[in-house]
This record gives sequence, C-alpha cells and structure tokens, in this order.
Amino acid sequence: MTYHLKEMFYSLQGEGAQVGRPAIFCRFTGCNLWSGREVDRAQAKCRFCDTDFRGTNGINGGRYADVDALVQKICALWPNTAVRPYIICTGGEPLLQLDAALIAALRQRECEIAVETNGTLPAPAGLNWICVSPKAGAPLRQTSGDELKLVYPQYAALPEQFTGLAFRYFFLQPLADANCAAHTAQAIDYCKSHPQWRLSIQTHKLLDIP
Ligand SMILES: C[S@@+](CC[C@H](N)C(=O)[O-])C[C@H]1O[C@@H](n2cnc3c(N)ncnc32)[C@H](O)[C@@H]1O
Ligand SMILES: Nc1nc2[nH]cc(C(=O)O)c2c(=O)[nH]1
Ligand code: SF4
Ligand SMILES: [Mg+2]
Repeated sequence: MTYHLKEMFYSLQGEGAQVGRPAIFCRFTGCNLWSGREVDRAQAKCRFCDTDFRGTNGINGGRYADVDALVQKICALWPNTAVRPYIICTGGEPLLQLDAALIAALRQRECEIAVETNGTLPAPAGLNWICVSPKAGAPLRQTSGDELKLVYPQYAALPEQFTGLAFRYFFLQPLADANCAAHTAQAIDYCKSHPQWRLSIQTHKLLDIP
C-alpha cells in the first residue's frame, strides 16, 4: 500500500515517560477526529490539535509507494550506531496507516516502534510502546498500553474515567492554548492530590526543537 507522510525528522521525544529519548518521528497524514482544516476546527471531534498533519509537504514527507521505500527512508535518518532505531509513529492518527507489513519490516531492521494514538482504533500487534491520548466524546477502543497521556483539562474526559485502565503510566499534559500557564497550574494541583498521575510537559516546545 502507499503510505502518506506529512514529515519525518530526527529529534528527542518531548513528552511523557520517554522524554529526552532520541527518536525518529514519522508523522502520518490525516486524522479521523479532524480534517486538519482551520475552517473545520470548531465542528471537529478534536478541537485543540497543535499539529499540521495535512498534505505531504513537510521535511521527508511524501507518498511512499511501498513498505521498502518508506523503511529505507526512515532508517536513513538514524545515526550510524549500534543502538536500535527508536521510531515514533504519530500524526494525525498513525493507526489509520500503520499496518502489519510496515511493522514487520521495521522489526526486521531491529527498530523499536512507538505510537502516539488517540485510542479510537485498536493498536496492531508488534508495537514496543503504546501511548494513548483519549479525546472527549470520541470512542476509546485501545484501553491498554504503556502510557495514557491525557490532555488536560477536557471537561468531558476527566482523569477519573481512565485510572482503572491497564497502563503503566498516567500523565496529564497541559492543554497548549492561550491559557496554558493556568492549565499547567491546574494539572500540577491534580497530580499532587492524585499521585497516580504525573505531569507531562511538551519540552520540545520549551527547547524550540522539532
Ligand atoms: C498531534 S497528536 C498525534 C497523535 C494522535 N492523533 C493523538 O491525538 O494522540 C500527538 C500528541 O499531542 C497531543 N496534543 C495535541 N494537541 C495538543 C495541545 N493543544 N496541547 C497539548 N497536547 C496536545 C495529543 O493529545 C497527543 O498526545
Ligand atoms: N519532540 C517532539 N516530541 C513529540 N512527542 C509527541 C509528538 C507528536 O507530535 O506526536 C512530538 C513532536 O512533534 N516533537
Ligand atoms: S486526534 Fe490527535 S492528530 Fe487528530 S486532531 Fe486530535 S490531537 Fe490532532
Ligand atoms: Mg506534537
């Protein structure tokens, strides 16, 4: 199948339990909760998205005609080292495109595969790290994984709704908007009074790296 990538770049994981870890980001185009057009944002199921995932015009973006072409490009972004490549599949919604063939080809190249997903689609087998970020009003179908990273606050997606799910780590990530400082203070208070939860700061934005 043809894979549509917005961009691919080598950076550090900015968020969550793997923060600071060198990683290749593969940003797939498209999402099932928003078209990505500003004119549609107010009507979208997910309205706070901070990411441009439309089109294939970013760095290393494009239409990759088959698995081999994509995997070759991904692996070329990793430095020449004995350390296994760490690949973060994000988007948009990566589970719309990440299939068994791509997972198998990456595993064959000794890659570790992580996903950042909104949890509305079940994760395929063979992933090394699953980060689910539930969205208020959207069905949650992937209810287990490594970390649950809730953008906070979302008044129709309260942390209490998720605490019983089968994740190793529970993070609140302050909603990045004009009131981010207030959301951060609120998230800190929540974590301190509910210590199952940890704070996830989007460190790449502070550092001004991709
Ligand atoms: C752009 S999304 C792509 C992956 C997937 N569609 C998802 O929502 O998890 C990557 C991460 O950024 C988070 N995110 C998106 N917009 C945000 C915002 N305005 N403030 C904080 N986190 C945000 C998402 O919740 C998700 O954890
Ligand atoms: N550095 C960095 N870390 C990230 N963690 C999740 C990201 C995403 O957009 O999914 C992201 C991103 O875009 N950049
Ligand atoms: S689900 Fe993820 S990619 Fe889609 S609009 Fe929301 S934050 Fe953006
Ligand atoms: Mg991002």
